[in-house]
Amino acid sequence: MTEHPTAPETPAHTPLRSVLYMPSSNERALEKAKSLPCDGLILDLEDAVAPDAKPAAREAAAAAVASGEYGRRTVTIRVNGLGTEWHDADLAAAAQAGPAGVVVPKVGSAAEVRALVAALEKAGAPDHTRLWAMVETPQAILDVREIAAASDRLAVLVMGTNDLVKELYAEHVPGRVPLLTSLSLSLLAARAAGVAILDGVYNDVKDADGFLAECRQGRELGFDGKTLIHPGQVEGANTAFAPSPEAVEDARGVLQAWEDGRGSGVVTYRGKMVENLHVESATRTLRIHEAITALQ
Ligand SMILES: CC(C)(COP(=O)(O)OP(=O)(O)OC[C@H]1O[C@@H](n2cnc3c(N)ncnc32)[C@H](O)[C@@H]1OP(=O)(O)O)[C@@H](O)C(=O)NCCC(=O)NCCSC(=O)C[C@H](O)C(=O)O
Ligand SMILES: [Mg+2]
Repeated sequence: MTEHPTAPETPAHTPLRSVLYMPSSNERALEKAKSLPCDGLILDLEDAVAPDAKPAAREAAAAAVASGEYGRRTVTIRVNGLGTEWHDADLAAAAQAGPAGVVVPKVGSAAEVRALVAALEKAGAPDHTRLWAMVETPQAILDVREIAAASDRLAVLVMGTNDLVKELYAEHVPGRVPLLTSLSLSLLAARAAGVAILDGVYNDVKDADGFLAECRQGRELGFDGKTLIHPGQVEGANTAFAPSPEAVEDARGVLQAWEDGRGSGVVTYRGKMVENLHVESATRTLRIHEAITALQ
């Protein structure tokens, strides 16, 4: 295969098209997840777990990570937020379990990111355990540029659209106009800092059409993938956040046209102008496609 010209690094080298939350207190869900074709899992200790169930859920999440039974899936643990009575014990247990990521809800500032990274390191988190910061408050949106760039250990921003809608006194509506400013600012911050970014969840697990429309919107905006709440959402997200067969064919065509016109600053492919920046985009598309193909 042709050596690809320089391309911007893909923030997430590992596909994160479909990242499924599950309550760590739900044994059936933890079991079921071993056979689901999702790219990632968030073993939740926060909103989906009742206060009484939190200590047992913490143990179950750590045991799930240690089991190594989730194959190629990127496994993370969502701890309770800073300032809650569960946070320190959750963070210590997660750091010791060593998942791919520790997801922290309601991160509010760059200083909090640095404190979380210091706490993970103090608790003995291995190098591969990265911080995933949830962006879900007005304060976080206003500071998202600094949050995204606060630490090399921060690998992913995760939109918390339920909390955002609540905090903004907004409403969940098709097209998500009330959230577009927050989504776009967070995307800008993620791309400027070179970290991955995941879209928020779609609450109506029975509304397949609405879910698919929101996946398409997330992809068009630039998100790397979507967080999910139900197994029935995995396939739609996998398709929406993967390059389509047409996009892969076009990317190959663009690279071929560029090679055929070697030395020209500009060529055309199927009647459209191709410059170096289009070659970089095509190269990125093929990298993502190859990474997804390698999962199968
Ligand atoms: C939404 C649900 C409560 C629905 O549950 P249920 O009615 O049990 O669904 P089904 O009967 O259709 O389930 C069929 C089988 O699939 C398994 N299942 C269900 N959900 C999951 C899951 N998330 N992961 C893995 N497996 C799952 C069931 O166990 C059934 O299995 P089986 O019987 O063996 O066939 C439920 O889907 C659910 O709890 N979802 C996750 C909720 C959650 O984690 N919420 C917190 C994260 S969302 C959030 O907080 C976002 C953010 O912070 C924000 O602010 O936006
Ligand atoms: Mg939330």
